[in-house]
Amino acid sequence: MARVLRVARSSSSLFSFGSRSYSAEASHVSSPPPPFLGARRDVTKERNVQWVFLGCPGVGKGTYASRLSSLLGVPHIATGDLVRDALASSGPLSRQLSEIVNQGKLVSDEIIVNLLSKRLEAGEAKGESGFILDGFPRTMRQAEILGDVTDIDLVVNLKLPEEVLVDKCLGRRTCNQCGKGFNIAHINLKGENGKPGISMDPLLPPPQCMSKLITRADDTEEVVKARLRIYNETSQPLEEYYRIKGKLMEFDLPGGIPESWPRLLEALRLDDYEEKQSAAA
Ligand SMILES: Nc1ncnc2c1ncn2[C@@H]1O[C@H](COP(=O)(O)OP(=O)(O)O)[C@@H](O)[C@H]1O
Repeated sequence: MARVLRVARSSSSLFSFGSRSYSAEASHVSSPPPPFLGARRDVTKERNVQWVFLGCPGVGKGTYASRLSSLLGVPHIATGDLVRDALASSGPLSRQLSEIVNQGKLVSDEIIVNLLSKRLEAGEAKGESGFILDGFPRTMRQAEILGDVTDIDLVVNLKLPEEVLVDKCLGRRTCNQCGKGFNIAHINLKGENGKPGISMDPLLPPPQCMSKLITRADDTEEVVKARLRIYNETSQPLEEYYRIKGKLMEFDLPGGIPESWPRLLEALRLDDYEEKQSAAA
């Protein structure tokens, strides 16, 4: 698959991929709806999946994308991680990014496409195929660029009530040694006005990680609220874009991982995936 995205160096308002180039202005969606492919493909027979995870900050995109990536043997590529890696490096890009990220704003399409392109190139060189993208695309422009370079099979839109998202973000912790993510928030939202309640137990770290937990610099209440606002303004239109293309699978998380994971596998028709894999081997 030709899927390396490039940003033309000659003009900051042009992206290019191979011989194609794009202006930085968004164009209207006009493609007719293709047949829904998604998880209804028999993943044991076809090429590796190329999926996208959408959803508000804190919804759990990283958690479920990472579990599916292990199950399906495809890389989980989170553009937020690419941004954090770039932030951790020294140099002018890091300084530029820290101001944007610490205000909860989106990095420019140009920078993010560049970071993703390098990550895909490095993966291709190592023989990776397929992917689960988490945090990309986040703007219409990014979606169009992605659509021009490759076929996305399925877009999973994870949803949780808005009221729990801030608490979920504020409860996030990462072990700075093993890199695993945890969440110390106890979520217990009562159902009202016909909406079901939701409760989620904390995902606590094992004793060896306890003293090594770190909180993301952009997971403060003020910055999380800014990210949620920006998501609603900038990223929500993507749901409609993929819905029109017949690729969107909406998934309301019923609770924490123990309740949600089996239901998600069922929705993706992957509940018997491991059995199918061993039968096909
Ligand atoms: N596709 C993208 N486009 C623009 N900025 C991005 C993108 N992905 C990540 N970022 C930047 O990295 C930050 C962290 O991203 P992420 O870890 O995905 O956080 P979130 O919890 O908001 O989903 C974002 O707030 C944004 O500044």
